[in-house]
Amino acid sequence: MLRLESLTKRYRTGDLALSEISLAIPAGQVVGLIGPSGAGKSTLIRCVNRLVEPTSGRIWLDDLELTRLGRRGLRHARRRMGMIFQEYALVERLTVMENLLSGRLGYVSFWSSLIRRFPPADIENAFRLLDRVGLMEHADKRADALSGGQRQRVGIARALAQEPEILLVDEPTASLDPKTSRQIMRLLREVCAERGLAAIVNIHDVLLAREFMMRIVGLRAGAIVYDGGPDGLTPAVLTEIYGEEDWAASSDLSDTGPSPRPGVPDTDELVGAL
Ligand SMILES: Nc1ncnc2c1ncn2[C@@H]1O[C@H](COP(=O)(O)OP(=O)(O)OP(=O)(O)O)[C@@H](O)[C@H]1O
Repeated sequence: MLRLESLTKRYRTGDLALSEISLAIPAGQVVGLIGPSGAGKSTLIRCVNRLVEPTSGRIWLDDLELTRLGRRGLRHARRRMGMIFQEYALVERLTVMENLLSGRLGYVSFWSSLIRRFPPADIENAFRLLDRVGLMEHADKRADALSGGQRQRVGIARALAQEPEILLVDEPTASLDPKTSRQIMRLLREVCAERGLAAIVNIHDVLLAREFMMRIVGLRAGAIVYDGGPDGLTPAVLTEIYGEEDWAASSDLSDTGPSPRPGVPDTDELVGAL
């Protein structure tokens, strides 16, 4: 269980990015974080693993208070939180396998990491993960030879190699085409279900959020203005989150429930294409 209590972040510039956010995310729950640009989504995700230092408030991962940890404690705690970024954050000149194993760096000794010597169990597990994300035949390819979708799969596998309890996912599909975006969202949801992992996913695309997330948290100007199921994202709620817009013009969002979209390949077709 991840718990935020009155989390507030004011940057040195004076911007109030988050204001008194309280939120509890139980194990296994995949939460989509939506909201307009500047609403505080990235800041919230980065406060959880303290890439951004909160100004006030408390964050708990089970019974560990993350906001009280010193450097060493934080380093240990970060193993429990897998981070997946929009820009993949891969090391370009390293292979897929090497990038994936870098997810284990928090576990091996400094000297082992320097010479990149990993225990056989880590390597076995890395191959299993590569297989799971559909990249087995790309293990020895350099990261810079991969497509955007493949790079994001490496990002996901690397986060999983950490054996985290929660995934912090920042705009995972921002640089991907619609079909690849759906494949990545589906993969994320599936791996979370398989491992009982919770996730917070910062996502711009409301249709993707509605289709693949279990719960939606809508942020506006650093405050939560919606917290509920994806089916509750009515035009009125979207207006509350994003401001006035002709939501009815987007037929999918004018419905109150999810509906299959014409022209979008079905699950089997997409899985077959992986
Ligand atoms: N490093 C920073 N220094 C100062 N202000 C910042 C910093 N990062 C973010 N902000 C400000 O904090 C607010 C929230 O930004 P944040 O990036 O968290 O929003 P977001 O919802 O993720 O936006 P986007 O969807 O555009 O990425 C904005 O007003 C932004 O200008």
